[in-house]
Amino acid sequence: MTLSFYKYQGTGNDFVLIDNRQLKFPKNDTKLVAFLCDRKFGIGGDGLILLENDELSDFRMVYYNADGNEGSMCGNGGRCTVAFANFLGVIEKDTVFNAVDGKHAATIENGIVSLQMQDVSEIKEKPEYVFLNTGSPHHVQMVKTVENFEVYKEGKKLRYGLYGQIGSNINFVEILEDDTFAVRTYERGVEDETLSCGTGVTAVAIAMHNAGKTSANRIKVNTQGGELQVELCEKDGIYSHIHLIGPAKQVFKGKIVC
Ligand SMILES: N[C@@H](CCC[C@H](N)C(=O)O)C(=O)O
Repeated sequence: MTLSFYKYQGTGNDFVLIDNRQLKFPKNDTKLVAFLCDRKFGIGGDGLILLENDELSDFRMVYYNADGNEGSMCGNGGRCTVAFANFLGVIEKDTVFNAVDGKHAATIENGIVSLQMQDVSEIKEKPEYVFLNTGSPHHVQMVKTVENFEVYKEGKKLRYGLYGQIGSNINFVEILEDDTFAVRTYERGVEDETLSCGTGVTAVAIAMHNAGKTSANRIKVNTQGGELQVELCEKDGIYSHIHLIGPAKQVFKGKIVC
């Protein structure tokens, strides 16, 4: 079989994107997805995304982690899928699309995608960390400096030790300024550090706001792959109107024999 694909990245979180509007892709073939995401034997990517038709919105995004299993919501993947839908002519500037955690509104302008995330009301504050779900589960832990922190070693330990087989994504955060944070993330399903994680960045912004580390409503988060911004509103402990904002780019396209 020969498959046509596109490669996208959003602040260095990279994805194989496939136009599956004809429903030709074998969606239960975990090994095939893992092969396509493999950086040595396949195309390479932190995940794979199918763009499909949807009866209730402009399109549907189906997201797989690099291990080949369908994942929970992917923020950077969502932003890349909006750019892909725009490239394919499925949408213009504004859209509403469906994903695993429900509908998302988004806009794209000059390569910058603003993606609305689901409201967040459950935030577990522990002495050492914060746990919350922004479409995907996230552990947020403060560290003095992220630069020399052993993200892979410590992230892997927590991902399995604290959260078991189901796991969680693990974020290590440093405060840079009143409204600016730096984060490095160990991603479940990739089982490694990625250069950026959109739902992780969203979780960091909410966790920092909820813990009183910032009172800003537009928060900058520096990832290893570039800056993302999160807009949010808080009322009675409920976070709404959450937007994840940043670039999403097509890198190359091709065909692969598999
Ligand atoms: N890179 C993603 C997060 C993807 C979800 C995650 N790996 C999981 O299934 O837990 C993002 O940008 O949000």
